Amino acid sequence: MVVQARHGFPGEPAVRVASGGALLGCDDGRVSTTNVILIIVAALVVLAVLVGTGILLARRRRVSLAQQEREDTSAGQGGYRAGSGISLSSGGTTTAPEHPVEERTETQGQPGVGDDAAVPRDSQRRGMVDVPLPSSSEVDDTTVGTDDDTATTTGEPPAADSATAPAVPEQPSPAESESVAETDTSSRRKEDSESTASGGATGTVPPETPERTEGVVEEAGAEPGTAADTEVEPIEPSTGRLERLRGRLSRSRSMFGQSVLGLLGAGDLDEDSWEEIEDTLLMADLGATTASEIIEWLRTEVAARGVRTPEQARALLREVLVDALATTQSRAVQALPHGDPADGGKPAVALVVGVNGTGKTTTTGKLARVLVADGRTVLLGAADTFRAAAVEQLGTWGERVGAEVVRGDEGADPASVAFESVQRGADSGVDAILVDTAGRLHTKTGLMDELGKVKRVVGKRAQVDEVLLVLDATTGQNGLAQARVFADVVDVTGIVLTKLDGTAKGGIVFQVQRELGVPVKLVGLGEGADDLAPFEPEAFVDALLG
Ligand SMILES: Nc1nc2c(ncn2[C@@H]2O[C@H](COP(=O)(O)OP(=O)(O)OP(=O)(O)O)[C@@H](O)[C@H]2O)c(=O)[nH]1
Repeated sequence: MVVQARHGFPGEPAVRVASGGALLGCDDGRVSTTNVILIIVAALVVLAVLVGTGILLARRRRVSLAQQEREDTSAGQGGYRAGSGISLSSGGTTTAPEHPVEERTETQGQPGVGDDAAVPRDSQRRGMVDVPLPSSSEVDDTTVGTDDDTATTTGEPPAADSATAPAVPEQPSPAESESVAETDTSSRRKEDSESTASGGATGTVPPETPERTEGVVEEAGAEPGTAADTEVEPIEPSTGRLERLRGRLSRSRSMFGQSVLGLLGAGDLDEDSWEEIEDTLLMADLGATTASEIIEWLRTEVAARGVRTPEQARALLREVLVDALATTQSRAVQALPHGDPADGGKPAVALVVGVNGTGKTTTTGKLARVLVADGRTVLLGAADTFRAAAVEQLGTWGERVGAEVVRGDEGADPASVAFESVQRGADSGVDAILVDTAGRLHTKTGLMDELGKVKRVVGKRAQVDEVLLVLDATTGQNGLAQARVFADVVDVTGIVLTKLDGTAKGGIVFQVQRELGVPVKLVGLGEGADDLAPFEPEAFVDALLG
């Protein structure tokens, strides 16, 4: 139906409004101008509201997308989100932001104008660089693996390039290794001794080790760790040894257990008694400082606790002596491998040093037994090239425990023997390499320099884990003077105090540890193969006090 709308003014055209038959805004069925305007305004308002809502919704959608993106990113960096909201990531590969390289005038990695310092340079970074190891000149100095040596020893031409191939011999091929291992021990030793007599190296040195040093001979006593042809003796367990051997400290015990304890337990000590106690401590080699300090502690505690009975006196003396032996350093002998040597791990390396006759070779052998009893494989390095008997002595220890021995002919350079031992031990994957060095007087600077060289040369091939200084307890104060010099030259890491079974001067233990700041790790209590005990302050003091 068509409705005619008329304006209120005559002559104006009628407005036709399509509707359901009713006129809007006026009674006469015509739409007035005001009403039309109102309708238009209302429509505009509705339109404006719709547009406003649309914009709002569009903005909201953008924010939620951004959050989604952030969540996705964090999940990609390891997925751990701390409570504080900070995302943490594992150390995986990070993607550097793309650099607009085409916008840069400089492409060689130098910063360009306006470059953000945080933007990584897109030139190639410097990676790992192969630095040639010290070889020709330095190793010449140490006489390890020089070309001349090579020629003398093996008759082989010198290594092609000694600068790029330092004195680290190639591992023998399995077949060649076998042939060395299968060689009969006695015939090898015979050959070796013949070579010693003639002053040259033997032909038993495998030709595949061109850098092998003159005079260094491997003894095929056994393949490391296997007691194939050797009968390994039963070895006493090392635990509780100090208790079992406590009777061996009887001479020192008479000083502490009888003299000191006797005086202290008598009660009502006068000045003379205290002086007597101090003298006894001095005679037991505690040294002036330690002795007077111990007397001071005892006097204070006796007064404070009112010590009356021998039991109380014993308990107090024990406490004070154990305290005086305390150290924060570990007494463990560092002779266990770094990882599993069969799986790329490295053997432990220990050097045994000290002056002549202190018991180095014996200690090396005893220690090898302890390790073998613990299920470890050991290689012994006989770097005592001064004394042929010492080499033989170590060879015997090696046979007894089924350990391979690398030895040097008399007069060979000890540093080269030590190096060769470490090389051989690393190649064959033993757990521990124990290198016995020649006895040397600490007063001879040349000999001490040589010892320093032994350690340096070994250090080129492997980490030296332990430097055991062997001190003869019977030498008392002189042992201390030796210890100071050795500690200076080779950074001693542990003390072995031998022959405590034959002395009344067990007090040296207190002094050595205190003055050197190096822990006493082992004590020798006899010439027997298993007369080496771990040093445990409580057990030691108990043995001293009886
Ligand atoms: N009573 C006793 N004797 C020991 C002990 N340790 C070693 N000995 C003896 O001391 C002597 C010297 O021992 P070695 O092992 O040959 O001494 P070394 O330090 O290797 O000697 P050099 O190679 O000449 O410097 C030997 O007779 C050993 O049996 C010990 O703890 N107690």
